[in-house]
Amino acid sequence: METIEVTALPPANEKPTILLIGKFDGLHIGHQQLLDQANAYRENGEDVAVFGFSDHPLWVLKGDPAYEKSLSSFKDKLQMLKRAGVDRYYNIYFTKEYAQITPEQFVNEQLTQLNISRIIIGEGFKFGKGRNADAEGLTELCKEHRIPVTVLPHVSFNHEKVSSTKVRQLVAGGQMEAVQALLGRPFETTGVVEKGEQLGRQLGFPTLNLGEIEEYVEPKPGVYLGVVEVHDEQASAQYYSLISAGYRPTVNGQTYKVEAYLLNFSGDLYGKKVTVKYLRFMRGEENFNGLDALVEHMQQDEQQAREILGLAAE
Ligand SMILES: Cc1cc2nc3c(=O)[nH]c(=O)nc-3n(C[C@H](O)[C@H](O)[C@H](O)COP(=O)(O)O)c2cc1C
Ligand SMILES: Nc1ncnc2c1ncn2[C@@H]1O[C@H](COP(=O)(O)OP(=O)(O)OP(=O)(O)O)[C@@H](O)[C@H]1O
Repeated sequence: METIEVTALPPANEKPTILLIGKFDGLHIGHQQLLDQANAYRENGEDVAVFGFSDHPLWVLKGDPAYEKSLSSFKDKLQMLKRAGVDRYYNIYFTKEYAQITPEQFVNEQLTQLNISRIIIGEGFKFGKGRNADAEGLTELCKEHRIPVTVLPHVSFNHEKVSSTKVRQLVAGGQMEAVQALLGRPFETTGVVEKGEQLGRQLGFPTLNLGEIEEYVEPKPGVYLGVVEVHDEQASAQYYSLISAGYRPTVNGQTYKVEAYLLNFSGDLYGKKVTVKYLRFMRGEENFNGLDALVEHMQQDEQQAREILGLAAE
């Protein structure tokens, strides 16, 4: 998949292209349906391309912190789009200036550069300065350029439109089963293992500390049942894990951290690339009175996890 950085106008393109437009954070089941449709429309070797925005428009324009963090890192998004068959990704630097583009300019100046054979959007799609134009407006403007626009009905779940905003709220609330239903896979964060305080080892619960995850939404502080995938050039391995996400009040932690205790594993993981996948919220973070109480509770967490997973007790 080719990635094209766009600050003003996208470069002219020759190959007939089926275009999708949006942020595509998390590539939820609604986005996946759109991508399936785009692939189904390929008849004469057209490319499928995504016109995507870098930072979330509502973070850039309104500074709304709910939109600062993402479900997927930029790298994750590119990897998922590539797997879904996308040929080209236009990375639009969404700035305050870009937001001033009118719907007419968006279609007549930006989109006409791309030799588009079809545009596919979800109903409720809004674009242009002030998000003033909708799917109907886009269809009208594209008519002049003989570009057909397919508007797909929302994919809904439990009578509600599936959206990245909804999934981000669920992650922040720790509702990981619901998140999994809407993403079609668990919520996951990929980072690099960093050195921690090394206290975990002394407590009998060595944990890996996950660094370089600043782009991601922070799950509700607490203990989760999950999976850690340790990446390796030859073969990746996955381990059931207990994930501790939060501020660690018992040891006077100051900042939000993600750590994971891998079940049935011992070894050194410093510097490795790992993916932490969240399956289920088990309990909130507690401020224990001393390390003995913390360790006792960690033992209970492990026992509970082993029972849920059908793993032999240690
Ligand atoms: C299963 C599990 C449960 C945990 N629960 C809590 C908790 O309730 N409260 C807390 O302050 N820290 C909790 N922690 C975090 C520990 O305080 C932390 O792992 C320990 O201080 C070691 O940190 P280090 O890896 O930086 O050395 C938990 C960690 C694990 C693995
Ligand atoms: N549930 C859905 N069903 C079908 N299409 C959808 C759905 N959600 C979004 N889309 C479409 O996917 C494209 C990209 O959407 P985008 O990621 O910008 O929206 P979103 O998922 O609603 O995110 P946000 O909640 O951040 O607004 C748009 O064409 C949009 O209409």
